[in-house]
Amino acid sequence: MDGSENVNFRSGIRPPQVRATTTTSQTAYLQEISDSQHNARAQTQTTGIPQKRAYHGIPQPEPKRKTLIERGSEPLKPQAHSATSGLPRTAIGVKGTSIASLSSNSASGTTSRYASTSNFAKSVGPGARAPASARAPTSMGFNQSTTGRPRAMTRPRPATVMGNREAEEECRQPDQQKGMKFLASFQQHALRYQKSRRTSPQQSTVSQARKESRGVSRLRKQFETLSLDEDQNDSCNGDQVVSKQNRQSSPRHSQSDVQTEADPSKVHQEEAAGSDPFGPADSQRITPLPTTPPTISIGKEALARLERSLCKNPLSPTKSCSPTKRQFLTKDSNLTNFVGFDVDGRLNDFEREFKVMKEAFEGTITDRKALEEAISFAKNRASDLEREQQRLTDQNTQLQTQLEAQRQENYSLQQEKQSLIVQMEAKQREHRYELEDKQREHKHELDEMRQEFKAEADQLKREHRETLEAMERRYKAELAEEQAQRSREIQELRTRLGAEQQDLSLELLKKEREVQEMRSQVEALRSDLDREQTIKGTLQQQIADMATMNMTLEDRMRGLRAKIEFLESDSKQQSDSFASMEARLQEALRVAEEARQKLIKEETERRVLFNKYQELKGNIRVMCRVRPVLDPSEGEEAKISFPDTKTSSQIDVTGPEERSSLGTVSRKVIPFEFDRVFDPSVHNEEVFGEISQLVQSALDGYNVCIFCYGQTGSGKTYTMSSPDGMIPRATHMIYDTITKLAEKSWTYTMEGSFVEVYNEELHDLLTPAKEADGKKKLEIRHDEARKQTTVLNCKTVALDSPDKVEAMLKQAQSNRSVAATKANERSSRSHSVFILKLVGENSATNERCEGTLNLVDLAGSERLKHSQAEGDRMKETQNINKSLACLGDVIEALGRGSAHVPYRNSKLTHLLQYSLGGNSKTLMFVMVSPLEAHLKETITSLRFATKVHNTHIGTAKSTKKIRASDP
Ligand SMILES: Nc1ncnc2c1ncn2[C@@H]1O[C@H](COP(=O)(O)OP(=O)(O)OP(=O)(O)O)[C@@H](O)[C@H]1O
Repeated sequence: MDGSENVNFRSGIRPPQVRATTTTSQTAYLQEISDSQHNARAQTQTTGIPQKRAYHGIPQPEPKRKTLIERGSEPLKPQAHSATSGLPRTAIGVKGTSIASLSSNSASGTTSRYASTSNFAKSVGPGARAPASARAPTSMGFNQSTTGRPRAMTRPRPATVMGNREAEEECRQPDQQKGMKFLASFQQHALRYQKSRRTSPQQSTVSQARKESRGVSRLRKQFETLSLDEDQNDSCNGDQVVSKQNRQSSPRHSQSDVQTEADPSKVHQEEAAGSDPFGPADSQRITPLPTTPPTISIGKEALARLERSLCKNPLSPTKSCSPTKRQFLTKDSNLTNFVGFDVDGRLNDFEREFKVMKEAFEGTITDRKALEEAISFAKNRASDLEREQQRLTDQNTQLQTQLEAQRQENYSLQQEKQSLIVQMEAKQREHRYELEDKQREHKHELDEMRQEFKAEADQLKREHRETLEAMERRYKAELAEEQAQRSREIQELRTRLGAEQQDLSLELLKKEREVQEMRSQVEALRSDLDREQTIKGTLQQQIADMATMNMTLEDRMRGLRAKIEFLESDSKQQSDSFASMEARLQEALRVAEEARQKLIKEETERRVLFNKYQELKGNIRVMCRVRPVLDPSEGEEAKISFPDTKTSSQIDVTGPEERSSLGTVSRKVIPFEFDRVFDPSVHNEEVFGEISQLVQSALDGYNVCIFCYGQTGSGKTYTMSSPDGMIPRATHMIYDTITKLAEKSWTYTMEGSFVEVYNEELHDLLTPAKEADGKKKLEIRHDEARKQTTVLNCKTVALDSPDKVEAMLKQAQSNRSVAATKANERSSRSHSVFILKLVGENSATNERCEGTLNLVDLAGSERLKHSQAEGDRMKETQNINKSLACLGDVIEALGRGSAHVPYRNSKLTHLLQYSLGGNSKTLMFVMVSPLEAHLKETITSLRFATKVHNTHIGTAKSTKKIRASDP
């Protein structure tokens, strides 16, 4: 807005004023009005600066106080408070006021909420009201007065949408107020609707409102001008009537205004009366306005509302209407300085603006229609929602009913459950009580029974104890008596024993004497026997003679007997029987003699036949024995089979793996055949059964050699020297045979010796090492004639009982050199030879036989590299190997029938010279280990044995000779 316009319009706009001034007294109020007017006028006259600048509280020079006349001639000034605040609705009734003046007043009132009413309205206008600052800050301002508080005492009210301006309008123009209120309400809705539709920020709204405010201010000025014109031109205008009425009632109103200002209670009454703009009070007090063109009326109202809304907007600049810019014309107005308006121009402007406003209103109406449609739609929607709500309410009611029924049912079930629980608890209680009663009873009974049992037990214990004590006393007495009796008996026995011992010793002496006597008697009897035998021969001769004579006599006797029989029949019969008995006796003697002769002859023939049978079987025989696996920890078992189950003479050994030239690995099965093969299940008894014939040969006067060959641990010692080995069995058999042969007039003497070949030296195993050291060395002597070997300086034991054989074996075993090696810590590192000489004589036939049984336990045949021997052990092994090799050489030479047999190459073969080959019978046991680890040694041993087996030694000859033919 330019400065000229500002000057023109300042007359209708009240300057802003501090609301506190409105609470002063009447005098102060008037003083303040005067100051305001004076200040406003002074500003207008001096500077012409817009009122906005004077509003900022800058100290102003004290204005010159004017008289009422001067003031009346001055243009109107803005009041310190809104004119509408204390004015009745007819307060607008300024003399000569038309719609334009009303608009002007209203416009001046809307410029600023803090602006005072015009000087005119305050001093002249009827129905002065309480200051606006005392009114309630509502949009309509109707019911704020009901608070009863003096408006002057209230603090400044914040800006509202409607502000005091509307109240002013209500006071001044009731009819317009109605329309304005309606339009204001409508505009509010429209603005809200537009706001809701707008998406621009509030800042843009504020700026728009400012623009509109400026445009409205301009319109308002033009409208004032138009109102003035209408007031002047149209005498039929309702405004004019109002003006007249206002003019008529102005004194009263003025007075009332003053009173109202002085008495706030009146203000309340008036506000109460004016709270209903359409009420009868209004219609009584205010004459209805003549009908104005609706467009103009609406435009005015809209203009006023827009102006109010814009002025009330705190963000818009303050519309400080200068009091000097616009003045109402009264009869007292000083028109000296009054400047006329360009009515036509302003009218044109107004029409132009009016058209704009009209268009705005039309748009608003369109919006209103849309809003109405939206409202109707919303109503329909609301009705639908209400129906839905009703339906839901009904459903809810049904559900509530069902819920209630369920609750009832639940409640009844709860009740039932409660009653059941109570019953159950009662039952449980009863049961518990019963149980407790029972338990008490049982406990009571149990206690009673316990006491009874305890009493019984005590009673029994007492009785038992008494019984025990009685028995103990009795037994003690009996025992003492028994002990006394026993001691007496022992004493008697001792006495008797002593006597008996004396008797026995005496009797022993006596027996010894008797033995002596018997021996002498035996000697005598022997001589007597010889003599008797001689006599017997003589007697036999005499018997024979007597027999002849007897026969003669018998013939005689027969003759005589016949006579006697004839005479005496009984004596004849006795004589016959005696004769027959005598004859039978003689016949028996003869047969017995013939049988004895035949038996001796047959025994001789048996021996001959038996030895012939032995010779046919071969003088060197080889048997193989495989020992069992003693423990699985020994290692894997070699694959050894015994295919010939009938003759038991074959053994198949699966050899080690061999790689051919083509690289294929294979294992050969090597078959061996001997005179007999014993599998691991065979015991020593069965083995001895095979060699017992050789023992018999020794008894018959042959040299027999049985030796065991094999690697260490293969079972040589077990076979030969174990408690049921060949040596004990052979001796037992010999004893049995000797006993039997005694019936055949054979008497045998047995001598045994036990030697060891160790490191090619002979050791006497029957002589302890300590004793042997001092003795001479053993030497081998051969009797070529008797084919017997004798070991000089060797102890020989007469074996006349089996016990002596066992004692000899034990002693030999303990003296035998046993050296530990890595292969077998009990390995025998020497050859042991048990030599049993048997000499038999037949007293009947005068035969004599002398045989030797050699039972040899060879040392281990394993090779040196396997024994891992060192030092002395190496020497032992070498000697062992040497002697074994010599044994093989001897056998081979015998087999070849060589003229020279290398017996002397080793002590062993030298010792066994007459037991190997020639006049001898030889049996070799090759002992085999069943372990895979010993497989190579097993095969080596079996090959050696095969070589021996294939050897044919010459026919054995017995050393039996007729004693008579001996030299
Ligand atoms: N037929 C068998 N039945 C049961 N056990 C056997 C048999 N043969 C040998 N043994 C056992 O095998 C072990 C070794 O046997 P033995 O000592 O007789 O072997 P060896 O050949 O005499 O050894 P060395 O050469 O060291 O004297 C012994 O414990 C023995 O009891």
